[in-house]
Amino acid sequence: MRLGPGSTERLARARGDLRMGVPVVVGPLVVVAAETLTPDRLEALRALGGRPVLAITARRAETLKARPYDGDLARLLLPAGVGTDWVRAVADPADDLDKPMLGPFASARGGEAEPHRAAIALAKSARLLPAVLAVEVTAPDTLAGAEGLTRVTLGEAALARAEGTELAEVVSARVPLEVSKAGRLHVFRPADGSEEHYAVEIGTPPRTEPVLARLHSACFTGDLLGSLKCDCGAQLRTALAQMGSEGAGVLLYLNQEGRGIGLANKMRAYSLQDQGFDTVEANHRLGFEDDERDFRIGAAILREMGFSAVRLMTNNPAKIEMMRARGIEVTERVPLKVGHTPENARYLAVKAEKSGHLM
Ligand SMILES: Nc1nc2c(ncn2[C@@H]2O[C@H](COP(=O)(O)OP(=O)(O)OP(=O)(O)O)[C@@H](O)[C@H]2O)c(=O)[nH]1
Ligand SMILES: [Zn+2]
Repeated sequence: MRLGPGSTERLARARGDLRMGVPVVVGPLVVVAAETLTPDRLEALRALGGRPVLAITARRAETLKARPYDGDLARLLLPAGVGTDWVRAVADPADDLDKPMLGPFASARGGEAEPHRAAIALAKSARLLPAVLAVEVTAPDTLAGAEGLTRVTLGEAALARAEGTELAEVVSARVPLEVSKAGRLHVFRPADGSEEHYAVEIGTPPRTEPVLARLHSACFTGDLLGSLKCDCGAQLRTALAQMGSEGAGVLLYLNQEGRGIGLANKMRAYSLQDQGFDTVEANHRLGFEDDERDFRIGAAILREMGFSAVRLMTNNPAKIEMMRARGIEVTERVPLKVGHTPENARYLAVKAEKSGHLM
């Protein structure tokens, strides 16, 4: 019997804390997200006595010409006397061109980088910039207890990443739609406290046959605002319309805005795109990979609904691979070539060149 939070719940709390600028304890480190660091917290971190390091991904380090001695990440030693402005400028590429960060940056070598890796993964899952200020302490448990900080072990963080999360259906209700009177919206809630995802079921597709399916990643700008920078809104409406005309289908609306980096970071990427970088380069400059989505979620929802085979509406071969790897049979790829505009021609061309999308 236990009344207090278990490991999954503490991880969820840690994400919330990082978003608010509250330090969390990850393994032996006290960690604050670079993006939400305040001068007060920086001072308190310095007072802990250890040398603070700013951990960033190798992607971000490449732009800054800093040495990533730890493979996929770099631990920059915080120069004495710098403030939160320095930390933010390293983490956020907004001013890279106007006010370039001048190195050289001193990177930590040797020692353990795994705690920093776990902390960056946590910042990413909190939809923050992937950069964290970290100080190693000798008695993390005692400190966490005394200061009321959320503490997660490295094992807990690694296990959560490896296993993904379970999802449970909370509720479903009938929603008559323009494309079909027989619409039903299902809401799925992840056990790890992250965003809910939705499934729009059209008609009553038999679970014994491949279902016409779309895994749609949230795009606030495209889906809701009618942005011309991408093809998402048109794809969403076309997919639903085809399901309506066939009388059956399932559209998963996955809350993985911006290919999993969140809307704030996607808007940061859009700013960089206005400076001349393409969609992939912009993600890299921010410190992200091209695509940070977790496709295990889509497969888990399909399975939860009783589907094991799909006719998948997509132009993205990686989605097909990912479904197959997760045990969902893809019997057919149904192309979804709509929503091409002069404004998104370059974006779609880059997706074809760099991400293997079929045009
Ligand atoms: N980071 C980032 N995300 C973007 C950008 N433009 C659109 N997106 C996001 O990209 C995702 C597009 O998702 P989908 O249309 O489901 O996926 P896809 O990989 O293009 O594959 P298909 O549409 O199935 O062919 C959405 O989450 C959008 O918010 C961009 O420039 N940068
Ligand atoms: Zn879009």
